[in-house]
Amino acid sequence: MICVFGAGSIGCYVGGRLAAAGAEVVFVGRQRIADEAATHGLALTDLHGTALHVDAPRFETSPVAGADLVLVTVKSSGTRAAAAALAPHLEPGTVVISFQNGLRNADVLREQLPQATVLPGMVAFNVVHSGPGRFHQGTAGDLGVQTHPALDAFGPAFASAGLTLARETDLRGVQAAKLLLNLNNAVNALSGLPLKTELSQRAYRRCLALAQREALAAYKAAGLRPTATAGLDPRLLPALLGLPDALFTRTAAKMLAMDPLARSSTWEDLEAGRPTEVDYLNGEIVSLAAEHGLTAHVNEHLTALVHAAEDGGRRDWTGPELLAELRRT
Ligand SMILES: NC(=O)C1=CN([C@@H]2O[C@H](COP(=O)(O)OP(=O)(O)OC[C@H]3O[C@@H](n4cnc5c(N)ncnc54)[C@H](OP(=O)(O)O)[C@@H]3O)[C@@H](O)[C@H]2O)C=CC1
Ligand SMILES: CC(C)(CO)C(=O)C(=O)O
Repeated sequence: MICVFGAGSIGCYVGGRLAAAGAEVVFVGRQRIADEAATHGLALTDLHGTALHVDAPRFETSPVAGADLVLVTVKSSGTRAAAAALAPHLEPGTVVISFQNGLRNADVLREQLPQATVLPGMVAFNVVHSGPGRFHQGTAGDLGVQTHPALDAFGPAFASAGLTLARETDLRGVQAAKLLLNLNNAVNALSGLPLKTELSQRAYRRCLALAQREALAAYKAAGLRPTATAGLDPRLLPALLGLPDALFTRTAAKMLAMDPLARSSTWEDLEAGRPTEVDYLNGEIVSLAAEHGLTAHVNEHLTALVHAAEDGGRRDWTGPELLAELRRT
């Protein structure tokens, strides 16, 4: 049995696809999502035109025993509580994959779940909770996981669900590369725009490039090497983002190959009035930089602006306004 712990956008979508392909899946989540699933089932769509429905997903509000594989899909602030809730229910050797953004979630899980085989994972695509029981994948991409022999048993379930589970030898490097992209979550949420519209504007991309430069300096100091994505050395990203719009659109077509309505998970949090994950994204760069005697003022400022937005502050920054604000830091 596969347990999805934290049935929200990623959990319902990934778990839903596995269930639609015949896997036994138990979703653990909040009552409000359980109610949606009970009334509407799960409707899963993607940018390629896939449309699937899970009529009667098994939903629980606390974990049950008997899972062979657990997918942890809570936001980073919920990882400790997730581990505490799971601990009494996991048999020795249960495989736990953290499908979360940020750099440290698997470490937190491992510390609290010594009986389990905890593996860091990465979700490259975006999913939005687009209506009651509806989850839409708006950007392309795969799932990644730190390779381990225990994964052999689960490969077929992911393959049948049409989900590529890429087994990586250096998932930490993959996570570091993903975090460079997630630094855009704050910019996207502060812009109030769909990802494609936001990333099509040079001023917003320059904001992201400033944040990435600080991250790359912190990674270098920490000896963390972000993995190349789509053949691109991540160290070249800031320069690429700074290109004029017409040139960027041609050179980085892959970055813009997404559903025009796709949004970041940070935008989704603000929209739903929830606290965001910014402390684990831009805030992670601030901490990592500080650990190595560096500063990361742009990421610090983005973190503060997102916190202000959580409290009702601005979410309609134009690109030039945000860039000027960040350059003042
Ligand atoms: N959404 C996306 O497009 C992407 C997200 N990610 C990452 O994936 C992870 C999950 O994100 P996402 O799916 O967007 O998050 P969501 O907030 O949509 O889903 C998490 C769900 O888990 C619930 N939850 C939290 N703690 C518990 C608990 N103890 N028991 C039961 N339910 C709980 C949350 O409820 P509540 O809100 O009430 O706490 C929420 O409904 C994050 O790390 C994110 O950064 C990665 C790639 C893309
Ligand atoms: C897929 C991506 C990068 C989209 O912004 C994401 O990880 C998120 O929204 O958290």
